[in-house]
Amino acid sequence: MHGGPYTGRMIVTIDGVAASGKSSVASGVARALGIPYVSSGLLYRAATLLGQEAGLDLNMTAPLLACLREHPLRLEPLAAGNRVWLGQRDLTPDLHSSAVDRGVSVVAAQPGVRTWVDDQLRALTPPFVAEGRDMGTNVFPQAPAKFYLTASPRVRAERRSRERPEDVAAIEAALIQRDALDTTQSAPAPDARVIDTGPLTLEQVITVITQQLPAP
Ligand SMILES: Nc1ncnc2c1ncn2[C@@H]1O[C@H](COP(=O)(O)OP(=O)(O)OP(=O)(O)O)[C@@H](O)[C@H]1O
Ligand SMILES: Nc1ccn([C@H]2C[C@H](O)[C@@H](COP(=O)(O)O)O2)c(=O)n1
Repeated sequence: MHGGPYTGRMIVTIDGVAASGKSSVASGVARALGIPYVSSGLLYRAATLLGQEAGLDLNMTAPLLACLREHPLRLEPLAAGNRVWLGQRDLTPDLHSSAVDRGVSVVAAQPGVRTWVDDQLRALTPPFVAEGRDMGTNVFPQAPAKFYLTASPRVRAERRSRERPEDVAAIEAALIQRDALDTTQSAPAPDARVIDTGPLTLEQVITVITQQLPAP
């Protein structure tokens, strides 16, 4: 098991379904290694928020990409938590609202938006832990360490209900709907280790992953 700081150029990918623990686990693994983590979902969420605030039809790629060119977003990949900036405005606190949750799958399904996100991620300098849906399959297929997190919709909804005002049943229904919308871009890479986080604590998941990492 590695205890940071990690000096290699390795990329660790952590993909998984919605609310499976990707960002919490990626942050924990990154801190254990002493490197940053990168949340790709936050870029999709920030694009969604920008489109919603501009009153755009989120199904239309061209106006959204024009808006993103006019208002460049910057992902700040810190180990303790990623932030997305629009100039001096920190968008991060607004990115996990139910309104963004409802719009983001439509935005993330558009190839033009995916290219916009992928280009930003590939421009980052390793080492880092990258989390999302297609980090191991599409963005960083060369990564030597890949993980895919799952948990039942009920378990994920119960965890989320501790952070949100909605009840468990409503959160579970929304998660099942989002899982269905995200299936195209959310599948484990053939060489990913799939981890059911349901019976594990956050710390246990982080330990399982750090114990399996190759030497720097
Ligand atoms: N193994 C675990 N045991 C208990 N709670 C967990 C575990 N993993 C994650 N959690 C909790 O579940 C919630 C969702 O985790 P997190 O936000 O990291 O998921 P995510 O996959 O990044 O979500 P999203 O897809 O919405 O971005 C958080 O409250 C987190 O603390
Ligand atoms: N690599 C990624 C990351 C995220 N998405 C989509 C899937 C979700 O609907 C949305 C938000 O992601 P989350 O914060 O829940 O991880 O963005 C994707 O398609 N590809």
